[in-house]
Amino acid sequence: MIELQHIVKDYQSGNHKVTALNDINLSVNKGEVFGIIGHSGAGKSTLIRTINLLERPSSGRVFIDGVNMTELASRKLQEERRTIGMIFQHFNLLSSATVADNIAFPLRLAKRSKETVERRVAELIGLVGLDGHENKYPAQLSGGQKQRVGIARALATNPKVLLCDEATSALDPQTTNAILALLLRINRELNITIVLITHEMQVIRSICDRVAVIDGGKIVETGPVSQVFLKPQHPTTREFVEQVSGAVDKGLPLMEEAGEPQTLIRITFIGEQTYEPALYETMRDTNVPFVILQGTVSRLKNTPYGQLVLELHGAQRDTEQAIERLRSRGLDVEVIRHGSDRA
Ligand SMILES: Nc1ncnc2c1ncn2[C@@H]1O[C@H](COP(=O)(O)OP(=O)(O)OP(=O)(O)O)[C@@H](O)[C@H]1O
Repeated sequence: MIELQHIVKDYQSGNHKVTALNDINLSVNKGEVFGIIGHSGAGKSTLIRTINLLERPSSGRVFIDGVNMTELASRKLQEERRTIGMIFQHFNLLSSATVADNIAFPLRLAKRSKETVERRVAELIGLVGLDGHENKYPAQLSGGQKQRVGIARALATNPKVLLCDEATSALDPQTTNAILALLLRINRELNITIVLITHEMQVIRSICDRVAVIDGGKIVETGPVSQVFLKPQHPTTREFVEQVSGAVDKGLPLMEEAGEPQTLIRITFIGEQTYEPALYETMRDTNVPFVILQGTVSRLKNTPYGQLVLELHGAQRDTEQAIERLRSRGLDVEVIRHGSDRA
């Protein structure tokens, strides 16, 4: 539904050129929550702002539902933009307008009747959980409440896409979770496609279906969150994954102290596998003693997963058989180190 083709964005900074986006190709499917993660200066804001053409690319094309946004004349572009809502890190509310008037703003711009505006504002206040706050001013609200106003305003004209520009970066962890839960509900109940940018892997892990990692203006990795999270390929992706899971190989120095060159494996369980006793049964049947060096059991959006780093103490033939059996049960087993490699 959103297709970015060969997007390049150059800025002129004094007398030199900064290439903020360097040949970006991305497609976002209808109904998904798509996350873009990157460090400061990677090009995230520029990228998300090219989707609704708040930032016009130097070259390349942006399609929304098959419409080439980059070719539209300004009046038509304005119309199309109403189908794309946007929320911001610092909320961007009108400080001199009440909650209700902030939410009504895009409806009045679109010249909706007074009755339509009143009905829609009341609906949106209920949807985002701001009942009783209609007549307050932004300065009287908490950060989370301000973002709820931002979300209600962005949804006022029934957009098909919601762009979230670091929407939770100014919020504490508890409020962040509440706002992420609201975004997920909006995605599911209203079937609105969400594109968000963030520098926090926690945000990606909680609500995104797919993720793209941006680094130096280029997409360096993209895929389903489970794949990118559990098998990060690019060093930047690994850094982000470590934000939430810790470095998986940190147990290794402990092994050096033990002095025994044993086989070291990482097992990844995902979905229903997480609840099966595959590890216990395999090690019992192959008679391989093991030590758990590191372990995580958590969730990616709705999918449970587990990752364990094990040291296998059996004879090499037995450990190889155990690894084979685990793989035949559908588990992902990565051999971090073969026992014999260091013997
Ligand atoms: N208006 C501008 N003029 C010149 N350079 C710019 C402009 N806007 C952004 N840049 C540069 O483009 C690059 C990408 O910036 P961008 O704001 O998109 O990154 P970001 O990933 O969103 O960073 P942050 O998380 O810090 O906001 C940076 O090098 C930035 O300095």
